[in-house]
Amino acid sequence: MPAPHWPAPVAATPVTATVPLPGSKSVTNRALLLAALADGPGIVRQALRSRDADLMASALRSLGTTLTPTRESAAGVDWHVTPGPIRGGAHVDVGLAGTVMRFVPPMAALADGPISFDGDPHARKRPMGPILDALRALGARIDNDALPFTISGPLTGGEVVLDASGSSQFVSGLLLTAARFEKGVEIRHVGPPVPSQPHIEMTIEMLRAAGVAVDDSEPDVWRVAPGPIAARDMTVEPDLSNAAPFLAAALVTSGTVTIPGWPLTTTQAGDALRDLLTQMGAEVTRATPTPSPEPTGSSDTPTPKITRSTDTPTPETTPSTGTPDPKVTRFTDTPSPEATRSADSPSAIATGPSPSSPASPHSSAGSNTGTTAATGSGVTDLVVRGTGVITGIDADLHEVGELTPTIAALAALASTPSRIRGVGHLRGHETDRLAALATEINRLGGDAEETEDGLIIRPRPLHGGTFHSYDDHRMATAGAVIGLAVPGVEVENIATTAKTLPEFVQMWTAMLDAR
Ligand SMILES: O=C(O)C1=C[C@@H](OP(=O)(O)O)[C@@H](O)[C@H](O)C1
Ligand SMILES: C=C(OP(=O)(O)O)C(=O)O
Repeated sequence: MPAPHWPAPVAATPVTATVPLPGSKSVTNRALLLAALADGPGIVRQALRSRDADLMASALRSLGTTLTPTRESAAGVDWHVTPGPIRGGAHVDVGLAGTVMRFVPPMAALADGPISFDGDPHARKRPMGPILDALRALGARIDNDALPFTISGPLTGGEVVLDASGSSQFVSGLLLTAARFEKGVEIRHVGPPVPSQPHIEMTIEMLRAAGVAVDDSEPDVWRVAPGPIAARDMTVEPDLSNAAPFLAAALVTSGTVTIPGWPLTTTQAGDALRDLLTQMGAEVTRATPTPSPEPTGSSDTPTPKITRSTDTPTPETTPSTGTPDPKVTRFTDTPSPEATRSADSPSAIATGPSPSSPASPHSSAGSNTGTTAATGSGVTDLVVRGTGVITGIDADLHEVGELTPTIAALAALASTPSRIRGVGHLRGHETDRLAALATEINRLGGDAEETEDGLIIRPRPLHGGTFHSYDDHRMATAGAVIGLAVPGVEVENIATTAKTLPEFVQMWTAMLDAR
């Protein structure tokens, strides 16, 4: 029997909350894969526990990697990862995870036997052709052009041309394993612009941090030299894209939401929220983190503790409109227990304390001191304050497409029209997000229109009703955002938020209760 729909809570008063967020899905799944391909045992600290991250961990285990959880806390799990020979004969369930379906097949092509892949019903509809063709061109044999498929090596690597306009993950997937290909790789993109460049930058940054030589000096061409991938001890940043609905709540309720542990520099797409929410009427500031109590029961409570924001530190910067943050010297790397390595380049992942000292969770301001102690003030609190008005936006979200559902939800509540452009590729995400957003906003009485590459959303009073999630975590949280202001919104399948944030409902409720 399907679970009953979730009555999205209406915010009776402005929210005032500090919301610590678990680790980034994108960083976690790259870190786990790179650790599995590395030249020795490594550690991935404060990794996300969620459906997508668990699917990645299971996939790597089935290919011969040993993953041992050591510390599980509010901030995530610390995985000790020991690479093994890549084993054939396994089956990989990708669920609906783009990072698993696009990142694991290149590694599987190095196995000593065939590996089969399948996933959720909708996963079979997500685009796979370009990366599977590329793997064929590099030497692999694959029996289909979409899920389900079976892949067999050997794969030697070399030069390949592909059209990655459908997903940046085609490029990231090839790059992540490429150093282990006998000939490395040269990827040349030909076609309309590749979306989500920050995610490709995240891939490159993490590869370089692991000592891999990546040449991205020519636009749309990426070269990776063959060589070892260094084992590391790394700490995952909080998921800034998952900050989106919580920060949106500040705008919708004229409240204040603080996210601790916001990196000063990052390749995460969610960092664009600072500018996007400012454009929509918020005041966005960074603030020096102040110590707050450690979360209670953190040894077995997966929910980071949400606190009221009265202890919010004094903002020390001007609103983030337009002015880029000063670049800061970033993290020096901590060698993994059994690997030596050189100094790090700026990384998407903050380097954690040495393996012998426990990592502090980034689930409280206290955690930031733990991270900054090792890295030199790499994070601040991000404070978003709603000003009582939500302004419509005209934005090209090509680079940060995964923020679209939250921005569309805000646009549906805005006082002026919005246009979202550059996100045609969202039709290949967890669902056709453009169709889904237009349908669900209109079902609540709104005025949303699909365009070829985005949405036009005009102000119109909304009413209650069912908001369908289409098994899409970000659709579900978009329904929650609208529900803050519109009585009677019921989100179908809120449990789908487990894809990247299993504690969403508890966190949302705690945010609204924190006063
Ligand atoms: O590499 C990644 O971790 C991701 C890349 C992006 O995919 P697309 O380029 O397919 O949009 C993004 O939307 C997705 O949520 C995560
Ligand atoms: C597009 C997304 O996920 P995936 O990694 O499955 O592509 C997303 O999280 O918005």
